[in-house]
Order: sequence, then structure tokens, then C-alpha cells
Amino acid sequence: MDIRLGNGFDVHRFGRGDCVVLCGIEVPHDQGLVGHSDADVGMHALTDAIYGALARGDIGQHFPPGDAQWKGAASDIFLRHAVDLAAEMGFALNNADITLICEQPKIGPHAPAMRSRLSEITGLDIDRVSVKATTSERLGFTGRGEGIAAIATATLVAA
Ligand SMILES: Nc1ccn([C@@H]2O[C@H](COP(=O)(O)O)[C@@H](O)[C@H]2O)c(=O)n1
Ligand SMILES: C[C@@]1(CO)OP(=O)(O)OP(=O)(O)OC[C@H]1O
Repeated sequence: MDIRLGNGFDVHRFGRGDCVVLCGIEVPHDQGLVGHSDADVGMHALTDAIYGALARGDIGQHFPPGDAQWKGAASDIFLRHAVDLAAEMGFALNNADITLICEQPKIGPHAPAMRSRLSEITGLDIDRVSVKATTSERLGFTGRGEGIAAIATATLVAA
């Protein structure tokens, strides 16, 4: 069986705003995340995990940060592109696992909605989509509340 494994990592810093978009869900917060797009760090990490599994570069190569057309873009565009590229290459997404790293906001109450949104976008059964969270015990840039980091793993199988 042809199985591919990919990983992705992304960081966005906090800036002005009253909510953050994480895994496609708007989460109320006392700051926003800064990015060229909607700065959905979780979706960017998953998108990169899929590109990684396919050995087809990374999100910035497919959607250059300097390109005006992606300014403020909703990040489902990037994730859908990675899933479609997998299909073109004869692969289907098999499962996805994302860890969001921040002290605040608390992710737990929003994780079911995030899994549901990612399931809609990717076509994966919700039981194959995992969204987890951890603090970094107040250590480092996430611990100081300077931004949010995300790690993602995805497996693909030959369709
Ligand atoms: N932003 C976050 C961070 C953590 N959680 C939940 O709390 C649990 C404990 O976190 P530790 O960093 O102390 O291990 C964690 O397992 C998550 O369930 C959260 O919801 N949002
Ligand atoms: C998503 C893109 C799109 O321009 O921009 P950002 O929202 O800044 O996100 P990042 O993960 O820093 O870089 C990848 C870019 O391709």
C-alpha cells in the first residue's frame, strides 16, 4: 500500500483585533493574528503537511506571501488546493492531526467546530480529523502570548 506522511508547522503573531481564525473557526479573543491571509495558523500547518506528504513544496511556493490576490484570503483556499493536488497525483487524504500551541484562547470548547469545518473542507470523515491544543507552560514566544504556533501531521493513501 502506498502511504505518504507529511508534517507542517506555522506561526503567526498577535496584533490588533478581537478574534482569531483557527482551523476555519472565528474564536473571540482580545487580539487578532497578523498575516497576509486570514492568518489561520492551524489550516496553514495542515496545508503544508499535505504538500509535504506529496513532496510538492510549501504553502508560500504555491501562494506567495507578496501576491496581492491572497491578501486577507480565507485559508480554506489553500487547504482545498492541497487536497485537489493530492487527488491529481492519485492520493486521498487519510487522516489529519493538528496541535495548536498557545496559552490563550482556550481551544477545547471550539475543537468540535474546528474538526467539523476541516472535515467539510477536506472531505475527510470527522473521525479522521483531530484538533488538539497545548500551552507551552508560559515558556517561549507562545508562553509570553506573542503568537500562536501550530503543528500538523497528515497521511495520504493511494486513491
Ligand atoms: N490554548 C489551549 C491550551 C490548552 N488547552 C487544553 O488544556 C490542556 C492542558 O494544557 P497543558 O499545556 O497544561 O498541558 C490541554 O491538554 C488542552 O486540552 C486548550 O484547550 N487550549
Ligand atoms: C498563506 C500566505 C498567503 O500569502 O500568507 P500568510 O497569511 O502570511 O501565511 P504564512 O503561513 O506566513 O505564509 C504563507 C503565505 O503563502
